[in-house]
Amino acid sequence: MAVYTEVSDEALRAFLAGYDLGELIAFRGIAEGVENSNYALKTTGGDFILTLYERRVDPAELPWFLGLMRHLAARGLACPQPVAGHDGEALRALAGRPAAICTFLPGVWPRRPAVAHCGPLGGALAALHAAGDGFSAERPNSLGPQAWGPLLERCRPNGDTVQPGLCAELDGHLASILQDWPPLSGPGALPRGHIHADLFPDNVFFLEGTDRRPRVSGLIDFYFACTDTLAYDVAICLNAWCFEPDLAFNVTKARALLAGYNAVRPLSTDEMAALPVLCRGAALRFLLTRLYDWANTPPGAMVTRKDPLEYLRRLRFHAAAKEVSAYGV
Ligand SMILES: Nc1ncnc2c1ncn2[C@@H]1O[C@H](COP(=O)(O)OP(=O)(O)O)[C@@H](O)[C@H]1O
Ligand SMILES: N[C@@H](CCOP(=O)(O)O)C(=O)O
Repeated sequence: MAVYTEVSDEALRAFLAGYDLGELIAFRGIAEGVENSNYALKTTGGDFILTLYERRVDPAELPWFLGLMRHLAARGLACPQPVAGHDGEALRALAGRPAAICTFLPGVWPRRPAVAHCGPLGGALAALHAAGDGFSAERPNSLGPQAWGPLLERCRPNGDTVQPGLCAELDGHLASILQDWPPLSGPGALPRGHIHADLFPDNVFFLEGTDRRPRVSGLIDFYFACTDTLAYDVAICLNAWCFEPDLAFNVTKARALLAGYNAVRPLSTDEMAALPVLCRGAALRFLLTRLYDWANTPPGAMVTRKDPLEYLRRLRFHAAAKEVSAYGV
């Protein structure tokens, strides 16, 4: 988890008085996630998640995230729905932070993603992309290619303490990724829409179907969502789901993920051809935020830092792959 901001019993009870959720039965901090403070709430009205927004979330953007979740849920996607208080507002303040309560989703995220998870995951990602149609407000990707150079500069003072020569290697990758990146508009531009941008295994819940195969029961954590290249979201998932714990690429998982996606929203030839560079960019993006966090996580925060070098290994794989055939297609 993360719990960066502690909430007292008294503060929570006063906060809940603004809702029609009944009496508080229990609440506890959740020790997963890295971005925001999350609490599981049980009231006489049911189970909910209370989120206090921290760090990278710009409060001015919260109405967009909550609006997108409402839109996706109304289109049938299983995702958290923001709960409004008596005054009709879902976005409120608690313990000095912006805060919201969302519906609780059943299911568990896979600690060891298997091939059997990757097909349903691909299908759920494509369903998310389709469901985003019609949500007219846009949010630029604040962690897109234009952000990687400045982020690398902020990592530079400590980067080489994580691994000697790391920053110089990243300079090289960044330059070649930016050179190959598909244009955002005009000839060669790829389809755009609302993307999740952080659909890692810990943000996808599964339940077992009657055939005993895993089914996606919900997608959570939309606080990196933005309006960007749809295939970039696929590249993020190839990074997050298709490498084994020893960081070997599992082409069978990639094939399953892409087949699941294509069954709902077929990727065009241009999107497929762009996957190698999109995968390099996605690996660099997560490497950089992890590297920054490695040196800058506040002491005492109840959070587990994530290893940046796992993403260096992925980045090297993609840089060597070059062709889309490396992804099993
Ligand atoms: N709507 C939800 N339903 C059920 N559990 C949730 C929900 N939202 C968050 N959680 C729980 O909280 C954890 C952290 O949530 P997440 O949104 O990933 O946090 P962060 O934004 O800090 O990364 C999840 O792994 C899950 O256990
Ligand atoms: N998925 C990112 C970190 C963001 O974590 P989340 O808990 O918000 O999914 C990473 O692995 O670096």
